[in-house]
Amino acid sequence: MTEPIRFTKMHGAGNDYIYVNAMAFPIRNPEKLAIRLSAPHTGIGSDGLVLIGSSKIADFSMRIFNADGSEAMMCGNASRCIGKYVYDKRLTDKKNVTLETRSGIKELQLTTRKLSGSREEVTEVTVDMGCPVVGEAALEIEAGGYFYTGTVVSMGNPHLVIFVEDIANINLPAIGPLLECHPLFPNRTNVEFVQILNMDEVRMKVWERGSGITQACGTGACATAVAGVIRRKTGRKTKVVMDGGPLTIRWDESSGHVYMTGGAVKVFEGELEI
Ligand SMILES: N[C@H](CCC[C@H](N)C(=O)O)C(=O)O
Repeated sequence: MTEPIRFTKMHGAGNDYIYVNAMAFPIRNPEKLAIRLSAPHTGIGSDGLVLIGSSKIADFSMRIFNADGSEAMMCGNASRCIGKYVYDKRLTDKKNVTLETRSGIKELQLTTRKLSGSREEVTEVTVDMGCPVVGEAALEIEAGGYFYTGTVVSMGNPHLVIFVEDIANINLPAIGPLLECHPLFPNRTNVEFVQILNMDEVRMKVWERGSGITQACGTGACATAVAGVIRRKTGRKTKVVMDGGPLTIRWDESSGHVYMTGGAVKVFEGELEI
């Protein structure tokens, strides 16, 4: 017997996931389903699968699975999309929503616009991403015959941020997997290449652990902004421009928290049998 489940395809800055309300449609084997649905030709096509659940300690919970089925600790773009999902679908009427993740509770601040009648929809979300954990500021690393200097930052999940003179010279499909699986990172890592445009704006391309090249990465944008401050290349507020669009990241000096602001978009909904 197959059981139909409803799904929503959403993206944040082009980082696209399939969202399922696991409170209504419990998913038994999310790892396997993430691989199947993420496949571009034989599935729906996405960077992974996100389950929205209930929580004992927050308003909702999130589980995020990469396209290879591995589970991530945190996802910035998905946390904004969940803010839009739960508000637009009237699962909450709060504009301050707490979200339990595998790396702690995140606070979402929703910005809405009026639709017809009394209805509203979320256009933008700011997420309190908490405090980054900074590892080595200038790690020398060799991959594919090239030497890089990377900054190691955890935003709940691991990132290696590499500043380069010209991002157009980076062969990401070739170097991305080598750095993701480098022996220095036994748990693998997400990788960001970053070109400084000015003190407030950078261009970034990402190779995500478990999903490969994506249009954007929220935690990666936060890690980039933090690395920029540590390496004295950018200020406390940075516009991080990725292939799928920009995110605004602010690393608050007094609290040490990182705030990420950006859009969240619903693409389409559907039903599938699993
Ligand atoms: N795209 C996500 C991060 C997914 C991270 C995942 N690739 C991992 O850590 O394994 C974001 O917007 O933050």
